[in-house]
Amino acid sequence: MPLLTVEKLTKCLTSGFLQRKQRWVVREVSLAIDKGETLGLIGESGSGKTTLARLIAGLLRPTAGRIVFDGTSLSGARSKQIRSVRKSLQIVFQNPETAFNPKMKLKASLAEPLRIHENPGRKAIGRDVIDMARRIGLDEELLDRYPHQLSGGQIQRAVLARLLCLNPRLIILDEPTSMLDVSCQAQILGLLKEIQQSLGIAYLFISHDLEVVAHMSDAIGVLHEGELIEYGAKQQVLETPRHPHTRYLIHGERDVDPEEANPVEVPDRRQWVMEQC
Ligand SMILES: Nc1ncnc2c1ncn2[C@@H]1O[C@H](COP(=O)(O)OP(=O)(O)OP(=O)(O)O)[C@@H](O)[C@H]1O
Repeated sequence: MPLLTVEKLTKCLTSGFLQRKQRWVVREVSLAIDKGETLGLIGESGSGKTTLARLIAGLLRPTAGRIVFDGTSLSGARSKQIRSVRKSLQIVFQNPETAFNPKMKLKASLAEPLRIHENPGRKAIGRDVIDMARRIGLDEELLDRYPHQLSGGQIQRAVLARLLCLNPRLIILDEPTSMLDVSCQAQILGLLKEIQQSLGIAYLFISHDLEVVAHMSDAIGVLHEGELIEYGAKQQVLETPRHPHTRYLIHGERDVDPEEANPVEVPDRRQWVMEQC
């Protein structure tokens, strides 16, 4: 069974007072992510990537659809069981500095989720935070600083350290390196790969940068106007894309044949997994 299964997830926004207008921001998206695997999600600005990420992370309520994580359906009432399962599903946004309280030193901020979820003693929290920070390349002396006293790369490492203290099984990474310079970006991507190899964490890696997604992912999904128009193994999507919009993202050519432009049937992911075997 996949670690995460998303079935026909939909978010419809309504606007206007006298004339109500409905707009699908995410429409019937279905996907699955296995343990320790990375699914890369690519799409142009406004295609619905962040909305989909927020729906899966439980920060937005879907209009329709189902999310099953680690065997538990996350739809419906916010029971104690759902809260505990959600702890294993974390999200990182593209503006890491907004993740921390500017008035709190880093050590206190890093310890906050542990204090809320695990409630161990003060000393144990301090040790866990320092160990995790070291493990991902943050010097202990940096933990006594405020967020504005750190570089973008150091802050993003701190964000990861804070999440990893909670032992997540899936991390949604929404453009995690888009605010960083090229060398810092390479370091963080390398770190993410190392973390995945040693801890077996799965990623939903969201970016508008095809090269980065290709580097990070095992499978790729393409979001276009809220719909998942392409979905499959990395090699298949990059080498033999089925949808003209994917070809446009890869080759930069608008070679859309009106016949072809009709939405394609997205293959069942499990089907290609079986084809690979
Ligand atoms: N709360 C909201 N109210 C109205 N429209 C919204 C809301 N949230 C998102 N949208 C719209 O939904 C669409 C998808 O937005 P979303 O942020 O998910 O796209 P994205 O692919 O992540 O874009 P980007 O790459 O620029 O971050 C956009 O057209 C956006 O304007």
